[in-house]
Amino acid sequence: MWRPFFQPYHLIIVQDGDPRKTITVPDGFDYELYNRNDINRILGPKAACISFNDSACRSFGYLVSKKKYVFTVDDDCFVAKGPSGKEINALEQHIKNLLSPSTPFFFNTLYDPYREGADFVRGYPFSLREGVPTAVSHGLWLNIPDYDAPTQLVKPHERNTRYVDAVMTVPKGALFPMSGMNLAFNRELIGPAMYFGLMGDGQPIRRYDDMWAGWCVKVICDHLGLGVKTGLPYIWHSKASNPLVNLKKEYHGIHWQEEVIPFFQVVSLPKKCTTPQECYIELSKQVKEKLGNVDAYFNKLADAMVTWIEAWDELNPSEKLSNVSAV
Ligand SMILES: O=c1ccn([C@@H]2O[C@H](COP(=O)(O)OP(=O)(O)O[C@H]3O[C@@H](CO)[C@H](O)[C@H]3O)[C@@H](O)[C@H]2O)c(=O)[nH]1
Ligand SMILES: [Mn+2]
Repeated sequence: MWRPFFQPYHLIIVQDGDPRKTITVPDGFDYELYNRNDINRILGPKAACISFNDSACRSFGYLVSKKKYVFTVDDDCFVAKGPSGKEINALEQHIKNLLSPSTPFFFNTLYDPYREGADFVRGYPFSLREGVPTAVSHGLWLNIPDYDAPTQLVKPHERNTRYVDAVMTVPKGALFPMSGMNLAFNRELIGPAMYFGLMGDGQPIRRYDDMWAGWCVKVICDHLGLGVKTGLPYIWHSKASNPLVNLKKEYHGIHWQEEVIPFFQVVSLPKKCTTPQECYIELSKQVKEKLGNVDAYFNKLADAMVTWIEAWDELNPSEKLSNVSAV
């Protein structure tokens, strides 16, 4: 299903789990395939910051990509159809979102003002109409919505059938639950902050990898004056993961986040932090300082954030970035 949309781009496939398993990629794609042996060979001891047996492993693909724009999608997500029955080109919509400005400083009630057939509404300050560069495009999902385990348990048959034809900027100062299921970003603007936190084997928490990345990314985008959009495009999420398994994975995250969110809500980064790397290192210090008392895990996560940036800078010396890759 994805071939017409993925073929023009460079694929980075991150294979989780047993590296002895071979994944066969259909012909006709320009791709790189990495398994755990490759990750260990390339990163050496720094590989410890890349999760194992968890969807967070995908951030390795962000590390090695040489492209300016990255799209990441789960392996049970397929091409959705819009209300007209036409297949949705998710990559085209994500690129449109990333190439047009965001409006984090003042909410436009007619949604995306840069979209064909829309504009800024009366009362919108002209001084703000230029907008800011867009760093993240967060897409949504038809069929199985990305719910947490408790919600999945009480609503096992709920399906998302509502196609909302809108793209909105997440306002400055507001956090949001970033799902890694259908996500694109400008790697140059925000790649170093897009670390999917340390989860999976050996860790006390899972299914908060993308959430952690989203909170870090949003406070850094707010600090650097960059935009985050959510809405179109939709993908078709084909299967629900097991809610009881998910409950075990999420359990600590569900109560920890009641202390983690207030931390992110008041985070302030010093003016001297002008790059995503500098912001991320500063954030890791504050995570250690202010969340270390929630659980020792956050000290480990703060250290992994530093290792991630060290790996990022090692693999991405000031090299030229070209255009798009899908991870
Ligand atoms: O050990 C693993 C488990 C999973 N993956 C890959 O991760 C994504 C999501 O897995 P799945 O579709 O089974 O789970 P969902 O509940 O639908 O996913 C949501 O939770 C987030 C995971 O934290 C995810 O971003 C959301 O979509 C798939 O691509 C699996 O292949 C893995 O690599 N290793
Ligand atoms: Mn899924």
